[in-house]
Amino acid sequence: MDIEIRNLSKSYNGKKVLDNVSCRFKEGSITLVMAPSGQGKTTLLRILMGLEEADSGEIDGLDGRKMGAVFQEDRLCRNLSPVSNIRLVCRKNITKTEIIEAMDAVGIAGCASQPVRELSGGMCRRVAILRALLSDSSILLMDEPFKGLDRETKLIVMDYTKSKYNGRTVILVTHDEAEALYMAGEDSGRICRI
Ligand SMILES: Nc1ncnc2c1ncn2[C@@H]1O[C@H](COP(=O)(O)OP(=O)(O)OP(=O)(O)O)[C@@H](O)[C@H]1O
Repeated sequence: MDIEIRNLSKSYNGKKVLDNVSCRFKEGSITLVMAPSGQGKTTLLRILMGLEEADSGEIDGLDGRKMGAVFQEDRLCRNLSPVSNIRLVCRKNITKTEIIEAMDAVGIAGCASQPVRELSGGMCRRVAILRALLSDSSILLMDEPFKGLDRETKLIVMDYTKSKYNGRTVILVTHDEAEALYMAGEDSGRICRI
């Protein structure tokens, strides 16, 4: 089922952050939500997650569905290893080998057992992304997920995300035009500008 938002508006302290935003997020596809910094992208995701309430408008297609998320902050348990962090939220039957393989694919297998507090920012980013991609959610909300990764790593992680979202409905927000075009591939119809 597609997710659809219609005429969504939200203000904070009288300032309009979302102004009549409408968009359809196609089932099983990645949709890129684009806007300049500070224009309400995170607010839109927070509304979709139920962490904020819109002032007006409608949302269809979310009922009873499990969501995974990559927030702008990593939100990892700093004293646990990447493997343990991923295990906390991902599907029950995942094996350690599968997790290590996924970590290897994005270049961080070497730190699988180290506590997260000892990892670099870019390593933590990749753990947070894997945690979402290995979850069994049918919807994935990603807030600037590739921010802070160097060019080469970003390409690897973007390719990995494209190959592993496995038909989930992905809503990925970014202000980076090049990133959005790369993730959308040929199908620029999947870019929603708010
Ligand atoms: N809880 C809040 N209370 C008051 N103002 C808020 C709140 N949350 C967000 N805002 C304001 O709403 C505007 C949009 O914020 P939001 O984080 O949604 O933008 P964004 O497009 O995701 O920005 P960025 O690309 O910089 O992450 C900003 O001006 C922000 O200060």
